[in-house]
Amino acid sequence: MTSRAGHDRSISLDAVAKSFDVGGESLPALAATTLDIAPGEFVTLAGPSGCGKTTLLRILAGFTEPSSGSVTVSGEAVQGPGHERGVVFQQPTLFPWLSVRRNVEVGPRFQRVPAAERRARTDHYLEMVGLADFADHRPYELSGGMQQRCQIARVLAGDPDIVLMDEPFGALDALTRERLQGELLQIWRETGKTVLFITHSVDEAVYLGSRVLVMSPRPGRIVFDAPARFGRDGQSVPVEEIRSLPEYADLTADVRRAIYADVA
Ligand SMILES: Nc1ncnc2c1ncn2[C@@H]1O[C@H](COP(=O)(O)OP(=O)(O)OP(=O)(O)O)[C@@H](O)[C@H]1O
Repeated sequence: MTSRAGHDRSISLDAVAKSFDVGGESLPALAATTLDIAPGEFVTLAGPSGCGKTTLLRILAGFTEPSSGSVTVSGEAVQGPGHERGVVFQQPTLFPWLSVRRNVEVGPRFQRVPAAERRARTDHYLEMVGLADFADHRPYELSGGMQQRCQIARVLAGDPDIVLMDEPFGALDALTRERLQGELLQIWRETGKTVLFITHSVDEAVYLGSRVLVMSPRPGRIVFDAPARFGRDGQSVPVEEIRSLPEYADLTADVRRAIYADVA
């Protein structure tokens, strides 16, 4: 499946800062942050709890307005949410009155994708997340992990140019998580989507990202930014051997140091 051709998939933050008013006090959640993400990058973002990762993602998604600075996505200033940006939240967000299939079909229906293609696309993603047998169930009949997989299928079926994912695999069992990591990487390779992926797992950040960012708290800021291109760029490293590469271990150690520097 290909993403809509000709769309600019870049993300640009220029001195973007965010403070929240809490009890009459202005608390800085995100310090002035400047960041450029090129079209087709798979950026993973790690950092301790409360360092501002979700705030950054919500600003890009158009759900939170920055206190200052400017945000450009797909070449346009962000004014609010947009269909070219698909957002996977930490908690599953599904329409409770729709079946699993109808939930996944929401994007293609909105885009007026012809029925046959819509069905094929929906079947593909239901299969991918292991919910083909639950297509006619309602969300309340699913476990939390299954609801999360349904949310992931729904966002990917909308074929957004930019995918913003907030700890999407955090609630999944290890096997499902590994399988979906592989599927996501494959979709990314095939479509050239731009991905921003928040995770608490250092291994997941290094394994998935073509670029790894680490944030530190009080106030939230990016303290580490490095490329991670194992088995990519024409290197013929089998997937199962990527984690054994010395460079993989080195980057993992660097990311861990960046995260724990502040905690220590
Ligand atoms: N709506 C809000 N009102 C007040 N404070 C907020 C709000 N949203 C976030 N914050 C504060 O901003 C800071 C950053 O929160 P954020 O959710 O972005 O962190 P995070 O890195 O995503 O954390 P986690 O990994 O636990 O999800 C925290 O101190 C949080 O309490």
